Amino acid sequence: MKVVSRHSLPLAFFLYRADAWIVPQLSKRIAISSRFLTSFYGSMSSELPALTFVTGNKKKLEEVKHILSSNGNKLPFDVTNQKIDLPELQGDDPVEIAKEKCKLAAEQVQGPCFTEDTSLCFYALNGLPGPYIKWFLEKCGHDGLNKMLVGFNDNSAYAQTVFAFTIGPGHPVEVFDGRTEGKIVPPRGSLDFGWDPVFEPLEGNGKTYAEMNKDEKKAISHRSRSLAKLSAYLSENAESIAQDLSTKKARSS
Ligand SMILES: O=c1nc[nH]c2c1ncn2[C@H]1C[C@H](O)[C@@H](COP(=O)(O)OP(=O)(O)OP(=O)(O)O)O1
Ligand SMILES: [Mg+2]
Repeated sequence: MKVVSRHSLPLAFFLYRADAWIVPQLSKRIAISSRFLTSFYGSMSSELPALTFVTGNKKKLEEVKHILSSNGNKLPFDVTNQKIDLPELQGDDPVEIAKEKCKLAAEQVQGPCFTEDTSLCFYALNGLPGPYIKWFLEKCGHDGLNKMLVGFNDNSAYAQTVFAFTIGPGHPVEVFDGRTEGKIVPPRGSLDFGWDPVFEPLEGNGKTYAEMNKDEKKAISHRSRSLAKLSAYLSENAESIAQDLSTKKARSS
Protein backbone atom coordinates (compact mmCIF):
# COMPACT_ATOMS: atom_id res chain seq x y z
CA MET A 1 0.00 0.00 0.00
CA LYS A 2 1.31 3.44 -0.92
CA VAL A 3 1.31 5.67 2.15
CA VAL A 4 3.46 8.61 1.11
CA SER A 5 2.20 10.49 -1.94
CA ARG A 6 4.39 12.86 -3.88
CA HIS A 7 2.42 15.75 -2.34
CA SER A 8 3.26 14.71 1.17
CA LEU A 9 6.51 16.61 1.53
CA PRO A 10 5.20 20.07 0.56
CA LEU A 11 2.09 19.42 2.64
CA ALA A 12 4.16 18.48 5.68
CA PHE A 13 6.32 21.58 5.21
CA PHE A 14 3.17 23.76 4.93
CA LEU A 15 1.71 22.22 8.08
CA TYR A 16 5.02 22.75 9.91
CA ARG A 17 5.09 26.46 8.90
CA ALA A 18 1.38 26.90 9.58
CA ASP A 19 1.84 25.28 12.96
CA ALA A 20 4.74 27.60 13.77
CA TRP A 21 2.48 30.58 13.08
CA ILE A 22 -0.90 29.34 14.23
CA VAL A 23 0.12 27.94 17.63
CA PRO A 24 1.58 31.20 19.04
CA GLN A 25 -1.37 33.13 17.62
CA LEU A 26 -3.80 30.72 19.16
CA SER A 27 -2.11 30.74 22.54
CA LYS A 28 -2.15 34.56 22.49
CA ARG A 29 -5.90 34.39 21.85
CA ILE A 30 -6.40 31.86 24.62
CA ALA A 31 -4.40 33.99 27.07
CA ILE A 32 -6.45 37.07 26.17
CA SER A 33 -9.79 35.28 26.48
CA SER A 34 -8.88 33.60 29.74
CA ARG A 35 -7.80 37.03 31.15
CA PHE A 36 -11.15 38.41 29.99
CA LEU A 37 -13.11 35.52 31.47
CA THR A 38 -11.25 35.70 34.79
CA SER A 39 -11.93 39.39 35.15
CA PHE A 40 -15.53 38.91 33.98
CA TYR A 41 -16.28 36.12 36.46
CA GLY A 42 -14.11 37.80 39.08
CA SER A 43 -16.21 40.93 38.90
CA MET A 44 -19.38 38.82 38.84
CA SER A 45 -18.44 36.78 41.89
CA SER A 46 -17.60 39.89 43.92
CA GLU A 47 -21.06 41.18 43.05
CA LEU A 48 -22.98 38.04 43.90
CA PRO A 49 -25.85 38.93 46.22
CA ALA A 50 -25.21 37.85 49.81
CA LEU A 51 -27.54 35.29 51.32
CA THR A 52 -27.46 34.52 55.05
CA PHE A 53 -28.12 31.09 56.55
CA VAL A 54 -29.45 31.74 60.04
CA THR A 55 -29.04 28.92 62.54
CA GLY A 56 -27.86 28.48 66.10
CA ASN A 57 -26.76 24.89 65.38
CA LYS A 58 -23.15 24.43 64.30
CA LYS A 59 -23.62 20.82 63.12
CA LYS A 60 -26.41 21.93 60.77
CA LEU A 61 -24.13 24.66 59.45
CA GLU A 62 -21.33 22.13 58.91
CA GLU A 63 -23.64 19.84 56.92
CA VAL A 64 -25.06 22.67 54.83
CA LYS A 65 -21.53 23.89 53.99
CA HIS A 66 -20.47 20.35 53.10
CA ILE A 67 -23.51 19.75 50.88
CA LEU A 68 -23.10 23.08 49.07
CA SER A 69 -19.34 22.77 48.60
CA SER A 70 -19.40 19.17 47.44
CA ASN A 71 -21.94 20.17 44.79
CA GLY A 72 -19.32 22.64 43.53
CA ASN A 73 -21.28 25.48 45.18
CA LYS A 74 -22.88 26.54 41.93
CA LEU A 75 -25.27 28.85 43.77
CA PRO A 76 -25.29 32.32 42.24
CA PHE A 77 -25.14 33.78 45.77
CA ASP A 78 -22.48 34.46 48.33
CA VAL A 79 -23.73 32.32 51.24
CA THR A 80 -22.73 33.52 54.71
CA ASN A 81 -23.92 32.55 58.17
CA GLN A 82 -25.30 34.25 61.25
CA LYS A 83 -25.55 32.35 64.48
CA ILE A 84 -28.82 33.50 65.99
CA ASP A 85 -30.83 31.33 68.35
CA LEU A 86 -34.30 32.10 67.09
CA PRO A 87 -37.22 31.44 69.44
CA GLU A 88 -38.51 27.87 69.04
CA LEU A 89 -41.98 28.19 67.61
CA GLN A 90 -44.81 25.89 68.65
CA GLY A 91 -47.25 24.07 66.43
CA ASP A 92 -47.56 20.80 64.58
CA ASP A 93 -47.21 22.04 61.01
CA PRO A 94 -43.49 22.00 60.10
CA VAL A 95 -44.10 24.24 57.09
CA GLU A 96 -45.77 26.97 59.18
CA ILE A 97 -43.01 26.71 61.78
CA ALA A 98 -40.33 26.99 59.09
CA LYS A 99 -42.05 30.03 57.53
CA GLU A 100 -42.36 31.86 60.85
CA LYS A 101 -38.73 31.06 61.68
CA CYS A 102 -37.59 32.54 58.39
CA LYS A 103 -39.66 35.71 58.92
CA LEU A 104 -38.03 36.20 62.34
CA ALA A 105 -34.59 35.63 60.80
CA ALA A 106 -35.28 38.19 58.06
CA GLU A 107 -36.18 40.78 60.73
CA GLN A 108 -32.82 40.17 62.39
CA VAL A 109 -30.77 40.09 59.19
CA GLN A 110 -32.74 42.84 57.42
CA GLY A 111 -31.96 41.13 54.15
CA PRO A 112 -32.18 37.91 52.15
CA CYS A 113 -31.82 34.80 54.28
CA PHE A 114 -32.76 31.20 54.73
CA THR A 115 -33.41 28.98 57.74
CA GLU A 116 -34.33 25.36 58.26
CA ASP A 117 -36.39 23.47 60.78
CA THR A 118 -35.89 19.76 61.36
CA SER A 119 -38.38 17.25 62.77
CA LEU A 120 -38.21 13.60 63.75
CA CYS A 121 -41.63 11.97 63.41
CA PHE A 122 -42.67 8.58 64.86
CA TYR A 123 -45.47 6.86 62.95
CA ALA A 124 -46.70 5.08 66.10
CA LEU A 125 -47.22 8.50 67.73
CA ASN A 126 -48.97 10.08 64.74
CA GLY A 127 -45.95 12.20 63.89
CA LEU A 128 -44.80 13.22 67.39
CA PRO A 129 -42.25 14.35 68.57
CA GLY A 130 -42.06 16.04 65.12
CA PRO A 131 -40.96 19.68 65.47
CA TYR A 132 -40.73 19.18 69.27
CA ILE A 133 -37.85 16.72 68.89
CA LYS A 134 -35.33 19.23 70.26
CA TRP A 135 -37.08 19.27 73.65
CA PHE A 136 -37.79 15.52 73.75
CA LEU A 137 -34.13 14.83 72.99
CA GLU A 138 -32.95 17.34 75.56
CA LYS A 139 -35.24 16.07 78.34
CA CYS A 140 -35.40 12.33 77.59
CA GLY A 141 -32.15 11.52 75.71
CA HIS A 142 -31.63 8.69 73.24
CA ASP A 143 -32.94 6.03 75.63
CA GLY A 144 -36.06 8.04 76.32
CA LEU A 145 -36.80 8.28 72.59
CA ASN A 146 -36.58 4.47 72.38
CA LYS A 147 -38.69 3.96 75.51
CA MET A 148 -41.44 6.13 74.06
CA LEU A 149 -42.04 3.35 71.54
CA VAL A 150 -42.17 0.47 74.04
CA GLY A 151 -45.60 -1.15 73.79
CA PHE A 152 -45.95 -0.29 70.09
CA ASN A 153 -45.12 -2.76 67.34
CA ASP A 154 -43.99 0.01 65.09
CA ASN A 155 -40.64 1.79 65.41
CA SER A 156 -40.79 3.42 61.97
CA ALA A 157 -40.09 7.13 61.71
CA TYR A 158 -39.06 9.81 59.26
CA ALA A 159 -36.67 12.74 59.45
CA GLN A 160 -37.80 15.93 57.77
CA THR A 161 -36.12 19.24 57.07
CA VAL A 162 -37.97 22.27 55.78
CA PHE A 163 -35.77 25.03 54.38
CA ALA A 164 -37.38 28.46 54.11
CA PHE A 165 -36.13 31.42 52.08
CA THR A 166 -37.10 35.08 51.78
CA ILE A 167 -35.50 38.13 50.20
CA GLY A 168 -36.26 40.19 53.30
CA PRO A 169 -38.74 41.27 55.97
CA GLY A 170 -42.29 41.66 54.66
CA HIS A 171 -41.58 39.54 51.56
CA PRO A 172 -43.07 36.13 50.78
CA VAL A 173 -41.38 33.01 52.15
CA GLU A 174 -40.70 29.97 49.94
CA VAL A 175 -40.42 26.54 51.57
CA PHE A 176 -38.74 23.30 50.47
CA ASP A 177 -39.04 19.99 52.29
CA GLY A 178 -36.97 16.83 52.23
CA ARG A 179 -37.62 13.51 53.98
CA THR A 180 -35.82 10.31 54.81
CA GLU A 181 -37.69 7.23 56.05
CA GLY A 182 -36.19 5.00 58.73
CA LYS A 183 -36.64 3.53 62.19
CA ILE A 184 -35.78 4.33 65.80
CA VAL A 185 -33.14 2.01 67.27
CA PRO A 186 -30.96 1.86 70.42
CA PRO A 187 -28.11 4.39 69.99
CA ARG A 188 -25.13 3.42 67.79
CA GLY A 189 -22.24 5.52 66.51
CA SER A 190 -20.85 8.97 67.19
CA LEU A 191 -22.68 11.16 69.70
CA ASP A 192 -21.80 14.36 67.81
CA PHE A 193 -25.13 15.37 66.35
CA GLY A 194 -28.56 15.26 68.01
CA TRP A 195 -30.61 12.12 67.40
CA ASP A 196 -28.31 10.74 64.65
CA PRO A 197 -27.37 7.67 66.82
CA VAL A 198 -31.01 6.49 67.14
CA PHE A 199 -32.12 7.01 63.53
CA GLU A 200 -31.46 4.17 61.10
CA PRO A 201 -32.51 5.20 57.60
CA LEU A 202 -34.04 2.54 55.32
CA GLU A 203 -31.45 3.33 52.65
CA GLY A 204 -28.50 3.21 55.07
CA ASN A 205 -27.46 -0.46 54.72
CA GLY A 206 -28.21 -1.02 58.38
CA LYS A 207 -26.16 1.95 59.65
CA THR A 208 -27.54 4.73 61.82
CA TYR A 209 -26.85 8.29 60.63
CA ALA A 210 -24.25 8.48 63.41
CA GLU A 211 -22.36 5.49 61.95
CA MET A 212 -22.11 7.09 58.52
CA ASN A 213 -19.42 9.41 57.21
CA LYS A 214 -20.39 12.86 55.91
CA ASP A 215 -20.80 11.70 52.31
CA GLU A 216 -22.90 8.66 53.19
CA LYS A 217 -25.30 10.80 55.22
CA LYS A 218 -25.36 13.50 52.54
CA ALA A 219 -26.34 10.96 49.87
CA ILE A 220 -29.63 10.11 51.60
CA SER A 221 -30.30 12.78 54.20
CA HIS A 222 -33.50 14.74 54.77
CA ARG A 223 -31.30 17.88 54.83
CA SER A 224 -29.59 17.35 51.47
CA ARG A 225 -32.92 16.49 49.80
CA SER A 226 -34.50 19.67 51.03
CA LEU A 227 -31.40 21.76 50.29
CA ALA A 228 -31.30 20.39 46.73
CA LYS A 229 -34.78 21.86 46.17
CA LEU A 230 -33.79 25.24 47.65
CA SER A 231 -30.61 25.31 45.52
CA ALA A 232 -32.58 24.52 42.36
CA TYR A 233 -35.07 27.29 43.18
CA LEU A 234 -32.28 29.83 43.80
CA SER A 235 -30.49 28.91 40.58
CA GLU A 236 -33.65 29.02 38.48
CA ASN A 237 -34.76 32.35 39.95
CA ALA A 238 -31.35 33.99 40.40
CA GLU A 239 -32.04 36.80 37.94
CA SER A 240 -35.43 37.80 39.32
CA ILE A 241 -34.16 37.55 42.92
CA ALA A 242 -31.16 39.78 42.10
CA GLN A 243 -33.57 42.20 40.38
CA ASP A 244 -35.91 42.27 43.42
CA LEU A 245 -32.93 42.86 45.69
CA SER A 246 -31.62 45.78 43.69
CA THR A 247 -35.13 47.34 43.53
CA LYS A 248 -35.41 46.89 47.29
CA LYS A 249 -31.95 48.49 47.78
CA ALA A 250 -32.80 51.41 45.52
CA ARG A 251 -36.06 52.04 47.42
CA SER A 252 -34.37 52.02 50.82
CA SER A 253 -31.55 54.38 49.81
O1 LIG B 1 -29.62 15.79 60.87
C1 LIG B 1 -29.80 15.75 62.11
N1 LIG B 1 -29.40 14.70 62.85
C2 LIG B 1 -29.58 14.63 64.17
N2 LIG B 1 -30.14 15.62 64.90
C3 LIG B 1 -30.57 16.71 64.20
C4 LIG B 1 -30.42 16.81 62.81
N3 LIG B 1 -30.90 18.00 62.42
C5 LIG B 1 -31.36 18.61 63.50
N4 LIG B 1 -31.15 17.83 64.59
C6 LIG B 1 -31.58 18.11 65.97
C7 LIG B 1 -31.17 19.46 66.47
C8 LIG B 1 -32.34 19.86 67.34
O2 LIG B 1 -32.24 19.21 68.60
C9 LIG B 1 -33.52 19.27 66.60
C10 LIG B 1 -34.06 20.15 65.52
O3 LIG B 1 -34.49 21.38 66.00
P1 LIG B 1 -34.26 22.71 65.15
O4 LIG B 1 -35.04 23.78 65.78
O5 LIG B 1 -34.51 22.43 63.71
O6 LIG B 1 -32.71 22.95 65.28
P2 LIG B 1 -31.83 23.88 66.26
O7 LIG B 1 -32.70 24.60 67.23
O8 LIG B 1 -30.75 23.04 66.83
O9 LIG B 1 -31.15 24.92 65.26
P3 LIG B 1 -31.82 26.22 64.57
O10 LIG B 1 -31.16 27.41 65.20
O11 LIG B 1 -31.49 26.10 63.12
O12 LIG B 1 -33.30 26.18 64.85
O13 LIG B 1 -33.02 18.11 65.96
MG1 LIG C 1 -34.35 25.67 66.57
